[in-house]
Amino acid sequence: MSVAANPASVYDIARLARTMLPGHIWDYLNGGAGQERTLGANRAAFHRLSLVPAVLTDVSRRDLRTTLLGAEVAAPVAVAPMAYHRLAHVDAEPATVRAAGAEGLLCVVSTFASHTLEEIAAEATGPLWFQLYCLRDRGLTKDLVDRARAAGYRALVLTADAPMLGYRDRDIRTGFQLPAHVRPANLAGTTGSGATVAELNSVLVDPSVTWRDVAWLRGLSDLPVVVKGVLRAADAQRAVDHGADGVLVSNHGGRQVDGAIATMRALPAVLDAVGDRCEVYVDGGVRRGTDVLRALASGARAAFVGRPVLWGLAADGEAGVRAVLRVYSEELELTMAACGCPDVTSAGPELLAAGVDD
Ligand SMILES: Cc1cc2nc3c(=O)[nH]c(=O)nc-3n(C[C@H](O)[C@H](O)[C@H](O)COP(=O)(O)O)c2cc1C
Ligand SMILES: O=C(O)C(=O)c1ccccc1
Repeated sequence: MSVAANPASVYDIARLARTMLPGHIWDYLNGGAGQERTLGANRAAFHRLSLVPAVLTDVSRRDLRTTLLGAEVAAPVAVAPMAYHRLAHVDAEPATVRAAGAEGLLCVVSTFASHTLEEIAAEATGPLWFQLYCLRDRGLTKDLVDRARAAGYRALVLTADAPMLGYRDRDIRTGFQLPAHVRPANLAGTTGSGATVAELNSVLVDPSVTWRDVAWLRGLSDLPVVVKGVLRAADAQRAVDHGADGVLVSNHGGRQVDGAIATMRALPAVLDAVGDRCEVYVDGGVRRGTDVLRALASGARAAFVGRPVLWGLAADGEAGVRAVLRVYSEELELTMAACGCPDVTSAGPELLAAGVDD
């Protein structure tokens, strides 16, 4: 199976992915909390931002490169952390990381990866960050940090918006459980089998985490810390006050709080609150190169992509993820050219008008 048959958009790849996966796995990967209002709101918020191109600016050279906490990347698009890539494809995280590296893009690896962080790092040719859930067992949490540092990960991404997994209608209906061959490899020996994903999570993840733990984490190593899942200006401020080097504006892809604000709507207040004291990124519903440009024009340093990466993986393993990532970069480049932006710093608020033309 090859998706090299000219996918125009990530939705072409999604269609193929859907045919490859059992319904309950498709639902787990793609579902959101409750009636999936926030899942839809993330997309709608992009649609509500019209682009206002500048003309006659010389776009004969186009440079999509940027840096993310000092790491050089080919484009301001990155792979968001997602648990259990093996649910999508047997090649799992190693394939995803190879694809991101081949495209020169940053990839964030989940605490709940289905391969060990060391196995995954061995495949990397691009920068990696490690997503951390603060575990009930702080010794184990510290071990993960030490392992991530030793394996060459360049930052820690503390997920703050999932003290417990959200209320997900689809998973309740299907009674979704992990297949026996899919396990959190980094946490080997700590979990029983047969539990639902949410139960498995709650055995391990500490719901009592507070801002004090951010400072604790910052002090555990010399790795920069990104706080993921921030939606309020005051929380972004607190993140910086507790030593964070970056904030990822996220509602967990609409999987945690149904009715939570769309990320692109939350982004401006977060940017106002932190100014240039830390890097600010956004995720949730980034489906096109045009969305990446909207995120940049709004002031985000990069846009992170979740589900479409798993669509690519399910459709065709490493080649499928590469196809997905290429679609973003290619559409971004052509849209930047047509909007008069030769590089990522030339996208600013003048490029945006609120409202939708329909
Ligand atoms: C199947 C799946 C698993 C996820 N697992 C994690 C995780 O382990 N850690 C985490 O911080 N976020 C996790 N997320 C959230 C993503 O990092 C990201 O915030 C979200 O998917 C972005 O939205 P998008 O899927 O609309 O692009 C997961 C998302 C999905 C879809
Ligand atoms: O499903 C998720 O959204 C998620 O974040 C997660 C995290 C750890 C284990 C399983 C799922």
